[in-house]
Amino acid sequence: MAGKTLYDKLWDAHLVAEREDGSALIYIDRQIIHEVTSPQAFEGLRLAGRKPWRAGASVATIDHNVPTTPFDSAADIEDETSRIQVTTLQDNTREFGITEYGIGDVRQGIVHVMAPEQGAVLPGMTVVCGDSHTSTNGALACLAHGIGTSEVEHVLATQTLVASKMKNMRVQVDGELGPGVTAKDVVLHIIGVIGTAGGTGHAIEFAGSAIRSLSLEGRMTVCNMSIEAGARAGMVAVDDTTIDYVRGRPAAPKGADWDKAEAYWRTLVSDDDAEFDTEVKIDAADIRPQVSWGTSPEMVVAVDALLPDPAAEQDEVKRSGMQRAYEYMGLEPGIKVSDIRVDRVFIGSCTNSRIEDLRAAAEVVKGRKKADSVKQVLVVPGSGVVKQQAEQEGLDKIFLEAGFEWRQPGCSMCLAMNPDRLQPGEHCASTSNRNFEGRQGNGGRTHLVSPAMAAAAAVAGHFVDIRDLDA
Ligand SMILES: CC(C)[C@H](C(=O)O)[C@@H](O)C(=O)O
Ligand code: SF4
Repeated sequence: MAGKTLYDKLWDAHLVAEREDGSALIYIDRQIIHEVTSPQAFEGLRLAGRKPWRAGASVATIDHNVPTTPFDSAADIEDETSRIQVTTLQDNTREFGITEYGIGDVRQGIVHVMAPEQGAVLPGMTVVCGDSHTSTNGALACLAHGIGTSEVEHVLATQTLVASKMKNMRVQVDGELGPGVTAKDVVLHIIGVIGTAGGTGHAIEFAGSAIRSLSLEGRMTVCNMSIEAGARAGMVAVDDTTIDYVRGRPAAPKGADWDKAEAYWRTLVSDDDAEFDTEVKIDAADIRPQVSWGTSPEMVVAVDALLPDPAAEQDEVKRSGMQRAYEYMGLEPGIKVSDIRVDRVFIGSCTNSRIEDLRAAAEVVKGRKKADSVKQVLVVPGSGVVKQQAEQEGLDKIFLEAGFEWRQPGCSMCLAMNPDRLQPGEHCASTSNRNFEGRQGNGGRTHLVSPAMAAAAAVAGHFVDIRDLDA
């Protein structure tokens, strides 16, 4: 019998029951909760007269709806829906005995930044949240994915989830990453190669020497966009980087418990003889800094390439998709990426708002200024903890001196659910993960890039190849 993949091991360790039809019940170690996808779940519990099965297994915070300018209480939130959702989460977590990192708590932040940072997510766990980018946590060798609101209720009530086993896929990136090439470029390149349906029905394990060379934060950036590659879950096996990241986190085990846990975590790697249903191999040397030009994350090119010509596309559906994207984006095939001017820049989101992202942006910006033609540059730390750390390092000053705005933690301009949004027709260099039509505001035009590339675009007023910048 072939060995087990990491995903097989995580699945087997949590399997409660299995039916003939392939459906199964798995145990959930951790549920993370935010204000948008939880109100009906709590309402369902209330109507059924149920309590959470294990209230301590859930942790909540507010992120999607919060303004990123300072505010003292929910009453200060202007938008009514947002105000109600934030207040409702406060009320629900109090009523059901769930910990919430709310307004003014330094631990508050984007769910997928807060949870690993607090050690609420540990290797080997099953982790769910009513949010598709829960895949981020897979960087810690977890089985982590998004669920729907009715499932949020089910997990609250039973601590289990009805699930079907996915197929195994391995994306192996070997070799050394070139200068200026970051985790974000790696994942955008992968999506450019396999497409947004490439991982459909699979759990992806990201492996290979280039993935190993990434920090844990970088691995989170890669796993974050698994969903953009069509997969619900992405993961990276345990190694020293994983263990070092977890050690000392507030909710990580201590003493003898730590030793036991570490010994188990070290087993969370795919066996040498494990078989994958789908394998993709990528040479790290082929990856250059990436910029998305269209309205799907697979519409991406290297910064030194020309925008692709739909006429050269054989697949008719793809060709018309490209044509429509060009129209929406107000761009022409064949132009250079550096010909794309940007109106706003957004450095943030669960893809790229951790400390190393802010450091990378600050390094580019230091001693430089925002271009006059750029209306606004938002720098939005992923959590209060990231914000504090960045301020200790003086990164906020570098951004402010450059004419950037230094904001409070939240999802911000990643999606148009709070005051931070694009105006119709505006182009945005954004470190987020989705470039769908209207994603950052009605008519807004998103270009997905790494933090360093976003910072460089803010300074130049158009995209530039960060490999050409003088140190
Ligand atoms: C609001 C939420 C359900 C949604 C998601 O599931 O991903 C959001 O976080 C997003 O990024 O589009
Ligand atoms: S930062 Fe963006 S992608 Fe991440 S959870 Fe918030 S809205 Fe979703």
